[in-house]
Amino acid sequence: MSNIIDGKAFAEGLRRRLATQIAGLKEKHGFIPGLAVVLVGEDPASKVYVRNKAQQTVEVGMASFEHKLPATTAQAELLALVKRLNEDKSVNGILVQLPLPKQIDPQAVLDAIDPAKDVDGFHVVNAGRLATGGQALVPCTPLGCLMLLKDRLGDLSGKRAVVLGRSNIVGKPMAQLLLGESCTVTIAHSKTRDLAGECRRAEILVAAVGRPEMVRGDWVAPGATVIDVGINRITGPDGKGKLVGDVAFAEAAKHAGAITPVPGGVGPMTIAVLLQNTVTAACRQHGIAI
Ligand SMILES: Nc1nc(=O)c2c([nH]1)NC[C@@H]1CN(c3ccc(C(=O)N[C@@H](CCC(=O)O)C(=O)O)cc3)C=[N+]21
Ligand SMILES: [Mg+2]
Repeated sequence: MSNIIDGKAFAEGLRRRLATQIAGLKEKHGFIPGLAVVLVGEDPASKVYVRNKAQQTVEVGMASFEHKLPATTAQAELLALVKRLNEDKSVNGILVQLPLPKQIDPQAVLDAIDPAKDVDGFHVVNAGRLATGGQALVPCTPLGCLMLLKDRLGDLSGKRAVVLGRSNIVGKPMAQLLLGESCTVTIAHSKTRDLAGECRRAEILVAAVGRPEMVRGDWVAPGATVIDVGINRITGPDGKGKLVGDVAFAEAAKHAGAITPVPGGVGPMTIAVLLQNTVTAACRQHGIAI
């Protein structure tokens, strides 16, 4: 087995399984899950992600509802749209693309989404359920990372895991998931003393700091499993734009037992898990056990 973890291939497999499940829902229960994605403004990167999400949603057989609002949209208008989507029975999942324009308080918007439709898992109710072992919708990126880890390593019980980054979107839920698998979890961040030393102790290292290639080869213990959540657009030595992670891949790959590339690692998993969360949300809303 190569030491490169192919997230793109894993995501494709997951989408195939979802497509089968969705066909079954349609046949047996007479509905297809629906995902609404809301994009406010013109951020070029966000537009690409939203287009990919909509395309993959349709490919697995679900309904996609895209809402594009101008960058000048008032918070009250966005909240009114969220309310309509909360009440719409054909919408099982709602995602409001982040970041939002400055006039809008993101937390106010996330808190307005019905927790049962919060397929990003960003609502405080879902964060609380994840932290207390309840039936949460779990944030897509960390859940995708966990799937890759379990696929590669099997049982994670007792392993020393270091999560680099403490965001509500990745770092904190990732730590909760690893704790749920009985790992010994350290959350390291910009104020951590001897960051390299902490990382070197990790059997599982998840990097989610948003700093291009910050994790160097000698931060990685021999044989460690490295999950790179970073997606940083930088200008390469040739003057062209390229995508790099939070890990210096070529260096780290020499030490790691297994490592995710960027692109083709965690990114594709994020979208596949979003689709899975939408199926999960739809089944719960219809009282169907999955
Ligand atoms: N409410 C909300 N939920 C999100 O989940 C969310 C968001 N807002 N805002 C933006 C970020 C970013 N994000 C990505 C999803 C897929 C790839 C992805 O598929 N990346 C590919 C290629 C990307 C490329 O080539 O540009 C890869 O890594 O291989 C990347 C980034 C979801 N986000
Ligand atoms: Mg972080």
